[in-house]
Amino acid sequence: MYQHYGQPGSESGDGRPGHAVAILSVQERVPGIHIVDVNTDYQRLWGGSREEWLGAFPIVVEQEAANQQIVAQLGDELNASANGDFEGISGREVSRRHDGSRRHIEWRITAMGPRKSSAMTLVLTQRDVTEQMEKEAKLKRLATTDMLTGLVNRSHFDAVLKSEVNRQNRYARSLSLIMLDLDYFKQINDSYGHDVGDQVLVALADLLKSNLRKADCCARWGGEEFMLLAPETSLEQALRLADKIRCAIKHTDFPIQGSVTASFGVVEVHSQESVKSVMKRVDNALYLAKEKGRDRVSTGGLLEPAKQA
Ligand SMILES: Nc1nc2c(ncn2[C@@H]2O[C@H](COP(=O)(O)OP(=O)(O)OP(=O)(O)O)[C@@H](O)[C@H]2O)c(=O)[nH]1
Repeated sequence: MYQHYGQPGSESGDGRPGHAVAILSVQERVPGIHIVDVNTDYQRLWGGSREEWLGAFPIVVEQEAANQQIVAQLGDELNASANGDFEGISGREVSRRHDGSRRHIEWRITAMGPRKSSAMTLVLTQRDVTEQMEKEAKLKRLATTDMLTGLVNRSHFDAVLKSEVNRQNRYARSLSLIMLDLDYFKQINDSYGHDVGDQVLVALADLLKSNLRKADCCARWGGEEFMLLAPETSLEQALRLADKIRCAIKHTDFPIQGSVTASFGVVEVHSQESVKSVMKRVDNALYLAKEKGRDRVSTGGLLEPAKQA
């Protein structure tokens, strides 16, 4: 059992994220591995004093089973490199702090000097990379999100669509695509100003989010155009979803007088169909909905939905 006295994520004296370091000794066999020295960051990370750690089994990661696995992996690597060409092992693990928060710890075990007969000295270094990972995740979020609405942006949607169409082609699952465009949005901008137009787009995005399943992907395609990609959804189900959203838009109080309406194109991806073809069909379907008078759902084909309220 490991005890947690301290907190991972400590900092060295100069304020930089600290490197926890433990010097390990291996005699004959890896299960007998033990600590011969630790720095203060190791003590801060895992608790306990230097004296308590001397001679103890090292902690590489918090989970005891995972720790044992790493030690077993270390044994295998050392056996495989008996001629002294051990290059080290490394990994990144999530550890839970005693306050419940999770930290990402990057660790590495390398050799310190050559192997002397069967004895060997190793260096274990550990670094808290949580902030770095959070920054990376934030940058990724920024790169894939539409700033105004918080929905997925066009370039990310392209990637999702491509991967879902490939999946559909491989596994022949239902996959439907809905494209919607606000009607006469230019008039809203012209009558109430661009800021109010923006507020309408934000409110619409919230409405879309609240009408979708977790697996669905909703994107702002550009301007006042939006895309919904619905996996495991047939054409019939997608038509029902589109009409539900159409009605919800019509009956929502946007920050303008009178109601806002939208037109919808809906298609189900055909077996072995290309992304280009799907996009063309959904665009045509939306065009048809506009042509037929707006505030309606169209499949772009002969099988148009029944009367829309
Ligand atoms: N407020 C705001 N307006 C935008 C944004 N992006 C595009 N627009 C405006 O959306 C309007 C789209 O106008 P049109 O393409 O003529 O379409 P529409 O007026 O909605 O007419 P139909 O689509 O034919 O029903 C233009 O006035 C654009 O300036 C945005 O981010 N914010």
